[in-house]
Amino acid sequence: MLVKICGLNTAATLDAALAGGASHVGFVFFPPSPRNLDFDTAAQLAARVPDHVARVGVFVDPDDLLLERAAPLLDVIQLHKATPARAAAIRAKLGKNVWAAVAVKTRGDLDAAPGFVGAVDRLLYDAKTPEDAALPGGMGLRFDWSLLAGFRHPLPWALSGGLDPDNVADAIARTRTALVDVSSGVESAPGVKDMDKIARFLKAAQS
Ligand SMILES: O=C(O)c1ccccc1NCC(=O)[C@H](O)[C@H](O)COP(=O)(O)O
Repeated sequence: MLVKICGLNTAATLDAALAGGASHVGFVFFPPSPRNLDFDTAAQLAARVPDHVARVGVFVDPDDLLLERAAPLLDVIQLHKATPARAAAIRAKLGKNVWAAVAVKTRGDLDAAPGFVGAVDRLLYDAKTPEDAALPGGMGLRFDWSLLAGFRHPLPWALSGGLDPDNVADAIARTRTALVDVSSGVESAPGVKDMDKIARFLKAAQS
């Protein structure tokens, strides 16, 4: 089972994710987020990550300058609110693995998925946040997992949105996902990761 712990912003909580067996760790580059990292902190955290764990940078419609500064620290570029054309251009320019978030509330939202074929390496199905929400992700919102039933996934994919230590095993059993992603569900407050919850989440996902 692959598990991404997202929004890590301290060495202690990053180490908890690594110790628990996370396959991916997420670093947020989006100033409105309580999990946003400056480049110095991101570099310090990225240096702690062993080669077998993927460092995922989370971006919302990023400009080229931000991507160029952050990319050397990262293995994967995760894009929110990106068109397939922009995602493909970023992938071609940086030569990195690129993921696109697909915001899901209704079955119709999944229609966006095939458009990313040839543009990205993986889709991240995440809960759609309200139009006026401060963030397009990391809000602890969940979508109806049954929307994925029978869907022909055009690319490798991950499940995200509102997962926590108590529901992740059920989410995996119902969706048969190979990769789960969590942020709020392993926090004690927005932007404050909880080492015990990280450990519990990883254990539950791997069980
Ligand atoms: O986490 C953030 O602050 C964030 C900000 C802007 C865009 C995306 C963001 N997070 C993306 C993620 O990959 C989260 O892990 C994902 O949305 C799930 O979050 P949660 O529902 O809180 O577990």
